[in-house]
Amino acid sequence: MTHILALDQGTTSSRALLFDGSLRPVRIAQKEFPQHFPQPGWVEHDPEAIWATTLFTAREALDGTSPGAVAALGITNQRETTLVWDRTTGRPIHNAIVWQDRRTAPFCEELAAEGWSEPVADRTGLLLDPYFSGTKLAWLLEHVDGAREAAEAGQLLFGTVDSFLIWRLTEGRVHATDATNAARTMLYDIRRGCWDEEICRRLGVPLSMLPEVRDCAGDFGTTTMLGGHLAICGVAGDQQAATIGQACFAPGMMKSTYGTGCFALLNTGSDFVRSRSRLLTTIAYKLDGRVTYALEGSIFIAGAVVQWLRDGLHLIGTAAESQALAEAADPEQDVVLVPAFTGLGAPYWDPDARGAIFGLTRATGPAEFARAALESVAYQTHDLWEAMRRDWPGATRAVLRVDGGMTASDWTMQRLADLLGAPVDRPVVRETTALGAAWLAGHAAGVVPGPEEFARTWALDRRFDPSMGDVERERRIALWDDAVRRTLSHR
Ligand SMILES: Nc1ncnc2c1ncn2[C@@H]1O[C@H](COP(=O)(O)OP(=O)(O)O)[C@@H](O)[C@H]1O
Ligand SMILES: O=P(O)(O)OC[C@H](O)CO
Repeated sequence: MTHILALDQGTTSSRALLFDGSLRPVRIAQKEFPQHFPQPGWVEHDPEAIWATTLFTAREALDGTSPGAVAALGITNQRETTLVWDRTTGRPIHNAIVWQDRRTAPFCEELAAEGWSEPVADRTGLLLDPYFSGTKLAWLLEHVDGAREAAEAGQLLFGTVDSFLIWRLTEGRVHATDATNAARTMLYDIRRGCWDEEICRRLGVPLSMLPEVRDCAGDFGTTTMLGGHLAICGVAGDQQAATIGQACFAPGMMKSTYGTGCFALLNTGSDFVRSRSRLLTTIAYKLDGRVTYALEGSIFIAGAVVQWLRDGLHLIGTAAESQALAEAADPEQDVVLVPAFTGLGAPYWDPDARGAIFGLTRATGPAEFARAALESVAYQTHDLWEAMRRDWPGATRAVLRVDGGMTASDWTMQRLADLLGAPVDRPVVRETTALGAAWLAGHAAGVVPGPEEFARTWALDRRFDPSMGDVERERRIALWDDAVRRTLSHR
């Protein structure tokens, strides 16, 4: 009983990782699935593709391991993505509406005009933005034939991806979520720890369709679909799971994950910090009935800018080539890219902004584009870093722990340290999201060390120390600030 299976259901792929008793990854399986864009700004997933790839990768990762050797199952997932299914058949009534989907922007404006911004921020910690589940769920109830009546009759269930997977894995026995996923719905009061009846009423969401909210390490039922009886006992949204996987258990510790987007979370302990800088307040984790809060900065384009260099501009053949190209850039040229391809997230929250590039001359070529693309990720992180330090005096630990695919780029990590003026630490284990889910499941099952001991096992791969002078850093940040100002739609 020494292994732990973690399922990481992400935006573009499902992954499954098998960890040994010392929380070392021993086997990994990954499968991409299609993205659907039915209209500009809309993004959907086929729930059956989410389910099929999850099951496939779980079975692959377990291949050859006897069911008796797996002590626990943890689930971590793309957050906010919204599903509704029939409680009898288990069939979804529509495709999942993905977190990136902007279709409910007009509804959010309507809610803001009615004065909902303040109660939403005060109770849920979130901003009125289409990013979160609540307005997506309201859209489904409004637009799918017969959905409202069926929901009111108690026939339909809502869930984020974790709930849907738990429902399917337990064959309809458990309808539950964890506190971190609930915190992203815009329907959950993260101070009182309950669904907010008033917000649900305004959005037309019957309480009967909402999952039960449980601690991140606890009982989420048992599955027999992977061989034997496997206890599902760890659940967290992917960014919160990465916070745990990075062992950011102490207030003041911060991690930043660089995948398609970038999500930075700062542990603020038992403090619900109301951001004055348009960051989000969220639940980092709930363990043994106790909530730990976080401030979060969400950037929609990080590694995606490298994909754009590769697939949009065809300047590189692989993501890894971006570094050599950036290194060849002319140091005399100040080319700045603001990658507002789908608007700007924190701290600007401007859904109408679109990408822009500044400082082009006749001498500008692919190398300067590549450098500007990689640098844009560091500049955006700098915005979040400054906002966090403004918002919460406890943000004094001047080290950032990083993970995600883009952290493979040493050049980008060095530039990040330079622009933050602070060290950036990259761990040996970069599968921190799955590791966090595995730790939660192992914690509930009592087979892994407690938080302090687990934190001591965090191992540094490389520290990037800042090497840029203050004058040069400030000069560059002023260029970025000016570029953002000129890119925003409401100048
Ligand atoms: N060597 C590299 N340099 C820069 N970016 C990279 C490199 N390797 C991967 N990436 C970027 O990292 C992202 C993939 O990271 P990953 O953590 O797997 O993301 P996700 O979970 O969002 O799919 C891609 O957007 C890719 O462009
Ligand atoms: O699936 P990822 O890694 O792109 O993460 C998505 C986030 O959870 C969205 O909030």
